[in-house]
Amino acid sequence: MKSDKVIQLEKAFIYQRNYLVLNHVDFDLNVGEFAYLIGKTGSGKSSLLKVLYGDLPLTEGYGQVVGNELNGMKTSKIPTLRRHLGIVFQDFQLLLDRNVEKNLSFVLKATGWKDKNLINDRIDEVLESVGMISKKKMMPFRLSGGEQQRISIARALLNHPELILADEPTGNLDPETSIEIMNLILNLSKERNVAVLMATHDYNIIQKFPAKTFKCEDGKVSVLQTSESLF
Ligand SMILES: Nc1ncnc2c1ncn2[C@@H]1O[C@H](COP(=O)(O)OP(=O)(O)OP(=O)(O)O)[C@@H](O)[C@H]1O
Repeated sequence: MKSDKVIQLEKAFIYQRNYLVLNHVDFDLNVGEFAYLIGKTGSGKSSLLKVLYGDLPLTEGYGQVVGNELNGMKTSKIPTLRRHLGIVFQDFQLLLDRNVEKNLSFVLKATGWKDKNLINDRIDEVLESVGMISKKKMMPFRLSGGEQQRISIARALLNHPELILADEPTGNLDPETSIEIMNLILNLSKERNVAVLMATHDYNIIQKFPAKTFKCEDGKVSVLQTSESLF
């Protein structure tokens, strides 16, 4: 039976090399659910996300992400995990030597797409969904930060992910553009029933778009009650 949880961690320990960042992490995210991940600099948000997308190993405790068990995951299985995930970063991480279309076709080809027409149709679909179809032939450096982030969200959507992991996606954007990007992420999440876990420092965004909030603090992850302080 398929789990109704896109993320499940039980008594997970999260390490950066030998340094224990988070301990006894119990964490669930449901299908289609949106949640924030907050905490001070160095509290472990990025480390937690890295475990979830297979960039750090899970060596103690149990974990699964979109049906992929994290424990003892072989390097060869990481592409399968990533195919079911969308990942969005603060600094967009677009390939700067090629245009928007080629950034997206690069990902599709790397994840097994072969048919040119299907590739072209899928690129148009995701660009439409983020309002960027007119920028298809543009080089990334000619786009504003908000536009680059829209392209990176389009890239995250290419393989119909069940989960998007976003590491401070508004961190490099001005307040107005941050709100636009949040509206986009929340609408996509609702329309497509995609779960989102979003690490952020942006208190204004959380106030404007309240949602379930996990906090990393003193080596633990807890779910915040609304009365608790956010940072
Ligand atoms: N490659 C590494 N090797 C060893 N320790 C690391 C490494 N990367 C991060 N750490 C340590 O792990 C801890 C958690 O870092 P992490 O980047 O997960 O925090 P964060 O909450 O995402 O911080 P920020 O908000 O600044 O991005 C920090 O104490 C950091 O110094």
